[in-house]
Amino acid sequence: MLSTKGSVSREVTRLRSSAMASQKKLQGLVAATVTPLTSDGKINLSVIGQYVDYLVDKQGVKNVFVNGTTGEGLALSSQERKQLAEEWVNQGKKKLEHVIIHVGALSLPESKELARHAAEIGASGISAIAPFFFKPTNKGALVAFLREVASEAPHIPFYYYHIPPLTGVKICIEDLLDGIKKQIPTFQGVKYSDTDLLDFAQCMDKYNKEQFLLLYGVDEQLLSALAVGATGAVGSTYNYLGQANNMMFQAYANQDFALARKYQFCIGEFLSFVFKLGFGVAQTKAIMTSLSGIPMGPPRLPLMSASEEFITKAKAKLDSLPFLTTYPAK
Ligand SMILES: CC(=O)N[C@@H]([C@@H](O)[C@H](O)[C@H](O)CO)[C@@H](O)CC(=O)C(=O)O
Repeated sequence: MLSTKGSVSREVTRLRSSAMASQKKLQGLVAATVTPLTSDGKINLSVIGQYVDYLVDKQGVKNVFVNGTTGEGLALSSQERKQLAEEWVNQGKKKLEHVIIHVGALSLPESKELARHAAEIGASGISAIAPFFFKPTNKGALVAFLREVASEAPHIPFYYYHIPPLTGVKICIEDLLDGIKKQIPTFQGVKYSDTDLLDFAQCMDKYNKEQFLLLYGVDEQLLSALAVGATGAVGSTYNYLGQANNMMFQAYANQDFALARKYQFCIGEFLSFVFKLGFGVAQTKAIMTSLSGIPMGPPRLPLMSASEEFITKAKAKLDSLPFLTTYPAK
């Protein structure tokens, strides 16, 4: 009896692991989605279907990262995060390839609950930032936290979300990856939102055998990350500059480095312009509303809406760079 039970559960584990292995490999662009809000500040689930179609049909982006920084995940309640996760998974069925849910939170029980929920609803993967009020001060503490979170979703990939400019947690990823699979069996990679390309390159080189996925998260430097071997990227600008970034990926793959640089420089010109005006989640939402026609609404306090002046100037700048928004016919 016991051995039958044991072999059934081994079989279930084997099937689940092979389901994980057979999932299409995550590569290319992943849009860090914004969270649509109504004008009175409630989450607006009614436009997620339209949002999925816009990403797939107009931007050529088939992967999303939900409830992250751009999605104001840490400003949402757990209930809102779960509703958004469910809507993205449901609307993304048969259209999106990967729906990764960010489940990081300041409290471990909350993060575990969100991880469990994401697994139950059929998310393709989960990711978590380091808690940033009481911070882990060393690798052991960080891994212990992440292990507890990841173990709530034992059959889907886990990505550590490294974003030291916002969390203040600066544990070196080259060190973090050493032996991580033994501690977190579902560990798949890192969403790397930092400019430290030395650390990033060391990870690519040193852990080549493990085939970790290092998804780069600083859009204005993506080409540099491709040069050291990145095969995927998560970012806010892929919501509306997906096509241009896909072209850059393609040019790089074709070894047309002059064209790849042209895309990166042009993207850089736009971003450098908006950075000077003041750029963040609120401005990303405003740009998305203006370009996609989908009402993304205001950000949640304490973030403040982008000014009309910002929207006008950003739009005019994009219009002056048609290379970014017009594409050769397929
Ligand atoms: C700090 C920040 O928001 N970084 C963005 C970038 O995409 C960023 O908006 C872009 O590189 C422009 O600076 C992403 O790394 C964040 C992200 O992927 C997320 O929303 O989870």
